[in-house]
Amino acid sequence: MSFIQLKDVTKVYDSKGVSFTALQKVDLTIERGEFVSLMGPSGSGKSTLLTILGTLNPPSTGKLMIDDIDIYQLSQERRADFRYSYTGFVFQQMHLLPYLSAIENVMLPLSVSKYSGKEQLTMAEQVLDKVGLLNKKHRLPNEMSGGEQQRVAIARAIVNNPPIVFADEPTGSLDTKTGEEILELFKSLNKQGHTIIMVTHNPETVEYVSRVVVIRDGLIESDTYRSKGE
Ligand SMILES: Nc1ncnc2c1ncn2[C@@H]1O[C@H](COP(=O)(O)OP(=O)(O)OP(=O)(O)O)[C@@H](O)[C@H]1O
Repeated sequence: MSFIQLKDVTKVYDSKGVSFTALQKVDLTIERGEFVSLMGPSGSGKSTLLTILGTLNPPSTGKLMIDDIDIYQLSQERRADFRYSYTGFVFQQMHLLPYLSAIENVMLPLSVSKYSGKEQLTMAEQVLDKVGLLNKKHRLPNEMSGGEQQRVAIARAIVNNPPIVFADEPTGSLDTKTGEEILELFKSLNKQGHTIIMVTHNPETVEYVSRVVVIRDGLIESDTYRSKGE
């Protein structure tokens, strides 16, 4: 059984009485350890696909299986529990809380966890170290560069050690060099075992990933594997 299986998924949005088919009968299988980029023109359905895979957006028809669990058959509460333990999210706008320090931002997802305050602090320090920012753990977001803020957001996404990390345009608001550093960081997280699924317009991403899925008009136009470490 594959790790992630999207089967025959269609998504129709209804807006003011007008319906629009954003995904049409999409099948996609992703194994543990893959680093997949979802690419394609604006409006092609990439974010829709990402949010469906990310357990956030129920498809109109079809299903998503992760680790043999039929995700959209779960109650909302159990789906939220699943999301908490299996997934981390990184966005173009980092969504850091401006009045919390880097380490406080990273600790946020742990506030509902079973871990003691001391354990939460240790876990947050470990991931901040992983992203190279332990020495800036007390900085506020506006005291850090865009790339550093994205590193904090990545640390927050992985603090719970989720098997899957979803990213939506994580280099979109960064300059080229900083974007490359962030892609390197994702690559090293992938090597450490996280499956990564990333929506991007950034053509450079192709050099870092193991697979490129191109979406056009709600359909998978191409699906190309690259040899790892290329
Ligand atoms: N909530 C919604 N209601 C109505 N239509 C929507 C909704 N969300 C997305 N759409 C439409 O579905 C299509 C696919 O949108 P989606 O955001 O998945 O595309 P995308 O490939 O991620 O685009 P971009 O690269 O511009 O972010 C678009 O035509 C969009 O307008």
